[in-house]
Formats: sequence, C-alpha cells, structure tokens
Amino acid sequence: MTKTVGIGLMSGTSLDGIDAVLVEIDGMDENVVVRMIDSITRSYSKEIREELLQLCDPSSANLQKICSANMFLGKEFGSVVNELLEKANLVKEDVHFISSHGQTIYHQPFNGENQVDVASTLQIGDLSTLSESTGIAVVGDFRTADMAAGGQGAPLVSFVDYLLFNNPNSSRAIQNIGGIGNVTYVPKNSPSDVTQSFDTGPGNMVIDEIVFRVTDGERHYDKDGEMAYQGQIHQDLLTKLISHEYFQIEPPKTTGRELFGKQFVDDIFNEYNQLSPVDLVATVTEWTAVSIAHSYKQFLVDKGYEINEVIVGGGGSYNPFLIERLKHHLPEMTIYTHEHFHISSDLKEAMAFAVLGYQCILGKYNQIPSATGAQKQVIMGKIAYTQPDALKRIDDLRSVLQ
Ligand SMILES: Nc1ncnc2c1ncn2[C@@H]1O[C@H](COP(=O)(O)OP(=O)(O)OP(=O)(O)O)[C@@H](O)[C@H]1O
Ligand SMILES: CC(=O)N[C@H]1[C@@H]2OC[C@@H](O2)[C@@H](O)[C@@H]1O[C@H](C)C(=O)O
Repeated sequence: MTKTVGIGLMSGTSLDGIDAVLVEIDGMDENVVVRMIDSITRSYSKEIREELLQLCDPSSANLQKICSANMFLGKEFGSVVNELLEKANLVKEDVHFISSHGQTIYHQPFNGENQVDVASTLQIGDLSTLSESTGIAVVGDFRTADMAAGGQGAPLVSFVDYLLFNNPNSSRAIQNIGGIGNVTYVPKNSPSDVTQSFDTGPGNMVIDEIVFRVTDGERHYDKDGEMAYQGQIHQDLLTKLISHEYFQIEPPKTTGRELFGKQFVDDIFNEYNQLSPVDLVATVTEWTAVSIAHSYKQFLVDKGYEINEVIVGGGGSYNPFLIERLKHHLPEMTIYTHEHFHISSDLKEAMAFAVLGYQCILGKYNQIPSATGAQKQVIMGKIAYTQPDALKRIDDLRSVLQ
C-alpha cells in the first residue's frame, strides 16, 4: 500500500441510515488532502429506526436494549464496510483504518443536578465488534475527549470545515442541515483558532417527525419539500417556535433530540391540532431557515463577523423549499451547496470523520477549542483492533508518515 486508504462512517441524528466513504488521504494538519474513491449508503429499516429512536428518549430507553444495540450496530457498521469493500473491489489488506462516528443516543452538554450527573455524550456501535467483523483497525468515540477538555463534544466537523474551506478572500459559514443544524464560521485569511462553531438548532429533525406522524409512518421526510410547498406558514406557531430558549443561549452550544425530539413534537400537535399537515410542515421548515438566519445575525454579524458565503451541506440541502427560504432570509450572502466545491453534501460528514480518525492515528490534534468551547486542544478518538495484522497496518502508516 503506498497511499493512505481509510473508510469514514457516519450515522447521524436523523437516524436515516449509515453513510460509508472510502477515501485516499495525503498530508496532514493544514496540508491534508482527502479524495473520495467510492461510497455507499445503507438506510435503516423502519424497524431499526424505531428501535433506535426509542433508545434516544429516556422515557422509552431500556438498559438491556442499549447494551444489545451497541453490539448490533458494531456488526451492522461492519457489514456496511464489507459491502463497500466488495463494491470497490478491495480487500481488508488494502485499507489502513476505519473511522466511525457511531450513533448518538444521548448528548448532555451541561452538568445536571447531582455530582454523578455530569456533562456527557454516548455514541454506540461497538468499536471492537466493528474491527473484528472487518479485520481493520477502527477509530471511534471522538466526542468524549473534547468533553474531557471542557468542550461541548460538538460540532466536531468544524476542524475539517476549517481545512477544506479556509479562504483568503471570503468569510464563510459552513452550514450543515442534518437532523440538527450546525455552522462553522471560517473568517477569511484567519488561523484556525478564530474558527467558531455551534448548533443553530433543529435541521430536519422536527420536519421528519411531523411528516412521519401525519403520513401514519408512510414517509419519514418531506422529499424535495413537496408538502411544504403546498402549505402556508402559520405566523403564530412560527413566532412560538422562534421564541424557544435555545436560541437565546450564547455559543458555543450544542443540542439534539433531547430538546427537539418526540416530546417537542407532541407539544406542537397538542397546541396546534387544527393546522393542516402541509401547513405544519411548511411552518417547521420555515422555522429551520429562520433559526439559521437569526443565529447568524445574533451571534456573528451583529458581533462584527462578516459572512460573504454560506455553504450548505447535509440532507437538508436537497430540500428546495428550505434552501429558497434560507436565501430569502439571507439576501446579502451567496448561498452554495457543497456540490459547488465538488464535495457531496450527503457524504461530507463521513469524509470528515475519516480525516478526524486519520489525525488520531498519527497522534495529531483533530479538534479546534474555539469551536467546541474546550479549554485546550486534544486528540479525539479511541483505537480498537482485534487482530495483529490490523494493528500492523496502522503501525505501517505511522512509520511512513510520522
Ligand atoms: N430530497 C430531499 N428532500 C428533502 N429532505 C431531504 C432530502 N434528502 C434528505 N433530506 C433530509 O435530510 C435528512 C438526512 O440528513 P443527513 O443525512 O445530513 O442527517 P444526519 O447526518 O443524520 O444528521 P446530523 O448531521 O444531525 O447528525 C433526512 O432525514 C431528510 O429530512
Ligand atoms: C452529539 C451529536 O451527535 N451531535 C451532532 C448533531 O448532528 C449535527 C449537530 O448535532 C452536530 O453538533 C453533531 O454532529 C456533527 C457531525 C459534528 O459534530 O460536527
């Protein structure tokens, strides 16, 4: 093997499925270059999605099921990797490492009430199981290291956003619209320690849950914004949604299903049960666009941080209604999707995790404290292998590159 070959795995908060990308990587730190060779996406079946959704909610989660799902997902991730290798005509000996985000089932960025209830995060999908089922060394469980250094454990892709989008002439907001929305602000011509990052609020999470309920489980997202286009935005509901306390919190900040999950949608249905399904979908989609635009204004532009370009990624970038509304609310900025930069909006996070895992193996920092609120730089990730040849391939990589 002459080039470094890695696999990035992402299973995000939308719980739509597993993205796997095969990449070639050269250089490191600010000189890292990543090129996608192949990819696959495996959607979670309706049953698996429902099971995982239950584990994300403390009122329905069950300890035995969390324990089992951790091993189940390790195997499932392994089977996705093996399918990708087959598709690309490669064998395990051709790959140095896998880097896996894991499935977040709970994320608590702040300490709770008693001394045990500390800030914490849990991504499942056992690393040893994944390594054993593929024969390849695995890096995973990134978020805890950032939290151990006082960070919020997210957003982590900010490190890679900085490397990919830092530009001498343009200040950029790199906006992910997955289950949750998050932004990385990369001011023009700046070192990485001025990069800021935070979760802007809901991405598709609330839209998806509403679509699932109003279609009796037939659909789990608003494909191409079809429902939203047929609806009217309901001002009263929109005003209520925008007044959510999350939007007043100063960055760095992160959120998730704990705030914008089933309970949140229950409350909307209880109070606005007279609204038509399409009006509900139009209104929560508008809310996602408004929450992004307001966050930029409140936490960046009003503080003197100019934004010239917005580069949107994640599944929400395929919702034309959402993108139209974002353009409407941000008329002074040029809005692109990642495709404009020859990067797949869908697969960018999986690619980003491949880079984070690569840096970890090389003993290089892979996090930006100003983006997560950590007190210092750390190397995020844990490495697992179950066979000597898997270890040998990461040792070879280190001896060539370090
Ligand atoms: N054609 C489309 N039209 C509308 N929405 C779409 C389309 N394709 C994808 N989406 C939305 O994108 C979501 C998936 O986005 P993505 O895969 O970026 O999320 P994720 O990685 O799970 O989340 P996160 O980044 O929060 O961890 C789907 O659940 C759906 O709501
Ligand atoms: C705890 C957790 O899984 N957070 C996710 C989630 O999904 C989007 C947003 O909230 C972001 O903060 C983060 O993921 C991306 C990959 C990140 O860390 O950059």
